Amino acid sequence: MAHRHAAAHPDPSPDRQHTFVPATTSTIATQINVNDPDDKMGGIDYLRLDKNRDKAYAFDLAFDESISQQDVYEKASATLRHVIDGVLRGTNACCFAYGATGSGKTYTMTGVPGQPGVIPLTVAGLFEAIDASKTRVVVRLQYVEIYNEVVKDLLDPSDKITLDVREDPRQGTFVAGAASLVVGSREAVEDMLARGNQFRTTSATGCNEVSSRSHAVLQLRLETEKEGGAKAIGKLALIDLAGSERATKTDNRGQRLNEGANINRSLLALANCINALVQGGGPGAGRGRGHAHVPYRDSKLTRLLKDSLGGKSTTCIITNVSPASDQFEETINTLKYANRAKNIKT
Ligand SMILES: Nc1ncnc2c1ncn2[C@@H]1O[C@H](COP(=O)(O)OP(=O)(O)OP(=O)(O)O)[C@@H](O)[C@H]1O
Repeated sequence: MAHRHAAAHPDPSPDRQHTFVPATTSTIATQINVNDPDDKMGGIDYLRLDKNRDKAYAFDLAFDESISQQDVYEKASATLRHVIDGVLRGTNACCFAYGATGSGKTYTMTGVPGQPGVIPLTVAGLFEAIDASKTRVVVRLQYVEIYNEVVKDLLDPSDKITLDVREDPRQGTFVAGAASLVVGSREAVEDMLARGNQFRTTSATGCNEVSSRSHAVLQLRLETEKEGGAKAIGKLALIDLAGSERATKTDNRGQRLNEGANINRSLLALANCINALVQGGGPGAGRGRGHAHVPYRDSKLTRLLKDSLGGKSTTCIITNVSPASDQFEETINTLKYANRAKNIKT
């Protein structure tokens, strides 16, 4: 499992202090130091028990905001290649970016024109691996968003249709009724993503002008032909999560507030699943001592990711944090979440 602090808040205003520094810059850093900014909360700090909250967090890799998209991908390519090879051999994998609203998740995962992010770069790596394998591999793609606990097909976004997450012993978890298209090249996947992204639910919030209000899930299902005609079926889920947020920070009202509640609900469900998996939850959960029940059913997101998070699967978590001092609480919460998640063993 890899955890990365990737792209951070792009342009902290000059009066904001940086709350963290990757511990080294010349080589690949693996540690993030977070310093409690001095006068945060106007000096009213009495609620805290631990007065000195300067902390260091260790991950597989840590980057600051000056890193290029290509370098993020290349430095993490050993992990992502492991993910790709596993999927070709028939295991499941997922990769998602987690972090506060405006911290750079969409930038890191999807990218911007001319600077593709982890999703298009991983898809390119996947098709290179397929070509190199000289085996027949059929790739099927689904691209959906989960908005306010409603699943919508981004490739056929009709408001009338509410889709459901189903589980099937052969297919694993999937969105019933969503288009499942065979794709033969990275370009075909990029076309589908560009088409789907036009329909993603975004809006302006106090923290981000173009805030993703939904979780976008790209699922690629690979059928790799093995010797003797058998097939290895692996699945790769690449996800751009909506931002975790606090209503007071984002100054959200009405619909935005309701969205925020639903976003936080599924992120909480994801966090609870991760906690349970850390405690040894899994297929045998509940049957013996020490096995925690994994509450996949608590949200659409975790239901869909059930077979990519637990069991025979690899999870790559990218954690985005902002260097701005007014995001200190979010930064600490995000890093704690990632720190816990790195202990999952499935
Ligand atoms: N490393 C970076 N370099 C340059 N610009 C960046 C970087 N990271 C983020 N940005 C820019 O910062 C803004 C906010 O980033 P982004 O939309 O990716 O945040 P987010 O975490 O996905 O937010 P939300 O959860 O609200 O959707 C965007 O305009 C994005 O292009």
